[in-house]
Amino acid sequence: MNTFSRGPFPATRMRRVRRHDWSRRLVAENQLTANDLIWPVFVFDGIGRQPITSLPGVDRLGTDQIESMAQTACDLGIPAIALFPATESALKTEDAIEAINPDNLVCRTVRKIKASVGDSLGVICDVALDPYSSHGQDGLVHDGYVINDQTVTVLTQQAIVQAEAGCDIIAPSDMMDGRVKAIRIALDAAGYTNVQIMSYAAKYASSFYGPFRDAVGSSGNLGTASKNTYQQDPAQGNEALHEVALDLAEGADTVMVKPGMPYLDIVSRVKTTFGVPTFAYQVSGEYAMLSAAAERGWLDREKVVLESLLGFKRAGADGVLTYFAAEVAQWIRDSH
Ligand SMILES: NCc1[nH]cc(CCC(=O)O)c1CC(=O)O
Ligand SMILES: [Mg+2]
Repeated sequence: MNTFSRGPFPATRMRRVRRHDWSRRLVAENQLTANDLIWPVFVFDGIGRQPITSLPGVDRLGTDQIESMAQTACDLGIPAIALFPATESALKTEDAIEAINPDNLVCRTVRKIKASVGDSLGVICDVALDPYSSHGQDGLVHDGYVINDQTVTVLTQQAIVQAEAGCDIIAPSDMMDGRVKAIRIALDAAGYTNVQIMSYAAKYASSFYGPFRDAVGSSGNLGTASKNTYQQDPAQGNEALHEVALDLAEGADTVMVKPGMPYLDIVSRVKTTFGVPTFAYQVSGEYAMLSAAAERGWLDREKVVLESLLGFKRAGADGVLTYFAAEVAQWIRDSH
């Protein structure tokens, strides 16, 4: 640092390197590319596309849309997608048994993607019971309480049917204790030693998930109930590091923090503490918020979305799950 004084003038002029675009590009510490994006995709058992009111611009995709979506992701250089099924209510039960049906919607979708684009695209599947349960909770409910160990048994079976279908990354989002270890053991025993586990390690009981629950149709099932007895309290910071430490010890390959923007402090602490591949989920409510303001002309959609994603990179995220993924990848491409 230049502290040499030249009378009344500032010795150090921070603005010098900001003067021209070439110089700003030259000193840039962070950069957003398509390689940083994971695209969450909703699917339903039918034909065509279904709009989701609280996620304007995001559609549920029917079975005839899957191959073209996968091809789009590949063409845009997006490394991976995350699949979420909107299960018909007739298939939702108290015990969420459809979750372990090897021929359920998610498994059929994974097979279709793998048959069309193979290893050009990573496929991530959520492990949790909420898309399949009549109560909308992520686990089995007994006397009004989500029971841990019995749920973990079902989750391991869910992970196995997804791996069998060709899923590359199992992503437990349920927040049960000990599920990463149980899933790793089950995957290895079934011969899926190379299937990764991306743990939703620090997942908060957030009100930003509302539109997602509309998208998978679980909000009606959940009603006014909360997930506060298993997802983390937003007041907690250190507890997130404890959660991540446990999941890494249990065999998680990569970890995730969720939601994103209100939790960038957690992303930063996880990355600096553990130095492992760290992902953040810019969740449905964050998408809805930015989209709504842009729709009203209050914010510039492209500029605020790119700025928000660069913020994740600066905080230390190696990648971001975002509903803006395809649009952003296209913007990045168009800017070259
Ligand atoms: N366990 C399911 C799951 N996986 C991802 C999200 C939320 C994603 C989003 O809001 O975009 C949720 C919802 C929840 O926990 O209630
Ligand atoms: Mg945990």
